[in-house]
Amino acid sequence: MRLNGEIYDGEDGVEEEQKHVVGYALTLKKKNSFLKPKFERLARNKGILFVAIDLNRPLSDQGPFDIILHKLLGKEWCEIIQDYRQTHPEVTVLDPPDAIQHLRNRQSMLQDVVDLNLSDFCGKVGVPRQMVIKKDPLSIPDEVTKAGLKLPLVAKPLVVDGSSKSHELFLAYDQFSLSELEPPLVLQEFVNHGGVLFKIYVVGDAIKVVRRFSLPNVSKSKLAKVAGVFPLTRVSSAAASDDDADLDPGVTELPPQPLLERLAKELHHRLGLRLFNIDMIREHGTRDIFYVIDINYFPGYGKMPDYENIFTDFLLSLVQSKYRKRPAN
Ligand SMILES: Nc1ncnc2c1ncn2[C@@H]1O[C@H](COP(=O)(O)OP(=O)(O)OP(=O)(O)O)[C@@H](O)[C@H]1O
Ligand SMILES: O=P(O)(O)O[C@H]1[C@H](O)[C@H](O)[C@H](OP(=O)(O)O)[C@@H](OP(=O)(O)O)[C@@H]1O
Ligand SMILES: [Mg+2]
Ligand SMILES: [Mg+2]
Repeated sequence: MRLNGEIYDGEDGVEEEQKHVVGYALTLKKKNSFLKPKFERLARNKGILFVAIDLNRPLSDQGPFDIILHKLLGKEWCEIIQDYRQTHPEVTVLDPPDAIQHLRNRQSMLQDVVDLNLSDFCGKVGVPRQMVIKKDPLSIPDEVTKAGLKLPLVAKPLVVDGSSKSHELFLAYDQFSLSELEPPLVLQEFVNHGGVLFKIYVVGDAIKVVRRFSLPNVSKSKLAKVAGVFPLTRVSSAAASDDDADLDPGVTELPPQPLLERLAKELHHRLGLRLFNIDMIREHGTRDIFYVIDINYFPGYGKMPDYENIFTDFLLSLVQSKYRKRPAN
């Protein structure tokens, strides 16, 4: 057992099954949604113990850990975990803080998708046209016209910091009303997609895609009639899938598997992250034109079907590959 940094021999001298220790630093909300009893039990049966990191004590005094899982805000935590990675290269830290930081900004998070070319994989994946408004809300109407963005627009807080405010989005039917909103913002073209969204969960090399309800199409006649900015309900964060709904199969058909696999693999490498999900929509009326609209670090895995097994296998694969790399004494 590696709990106290040493191998423990049972009473009869036979070495006990090795335990792998996963330290976690998560908000209480995240801990509750992720570390559910069924998952902890399954992991324990496979030799994985989850141990809460005490934020009031030096990290180096804790453990030893095989793996660290973390999703916390603040510069101080970033520095702690960055230092720890330098001084404890034997510990797998999921994931590097600078790579996570890349997803905390709605402009930089989509940059790697812009650079991809997946046209050989049964579809096209892009990002909606978007612009950043840094400061002056009064300049928005002019800037939108100059950039040639098409209405309606989704206004999203530029920074995603886990707060509920960073998930407060608005749909704008005209550019003038956008001046009511508080920058810094990303203004993103709304893409009609038939009200269904695909969430692609990535856990290392494993991927799982689910359908979620999303926002309905905005017709040209509605756009001509309506003005103003309207808060968006978080319709697609509900775990319920649309499997039972009577929807157009052209809308609900999952994106082609080769495309999903390639997209996940590319982003995994380009972002340098192993734990994230991708929100993707299909442009309404097309079969194979997709847009990535959001990427989340360490998302709500508790809502991913079979996450207990997928996550346990992933953690085991990490420790096993580490032991394989270690030179024999
Ligand atoms: N460009 C767009 N076109 C059409 N619908 C969009 C667009 N952007 C966002 N949406 C809708 O708004 C929802 C929320 O947007 P987004 O995923 O960017 O916000 P979020 O707060 O980061 O969500 P999450 O809870 O997934 O982190 C999406 O799930 C989708 O239903
Ligand atoms: O539907 P998903 O899994 O994408 O929704 C996530 C959301 O995108 C964020 O990742 C939330 O995490 P925080 O950023 O820590 O708020 C998740 O919250 P959780 O408490 O359920 O893990 C959402 O589920
Ligand atoms: Mg989203
Ligand atoms: Mg998000």
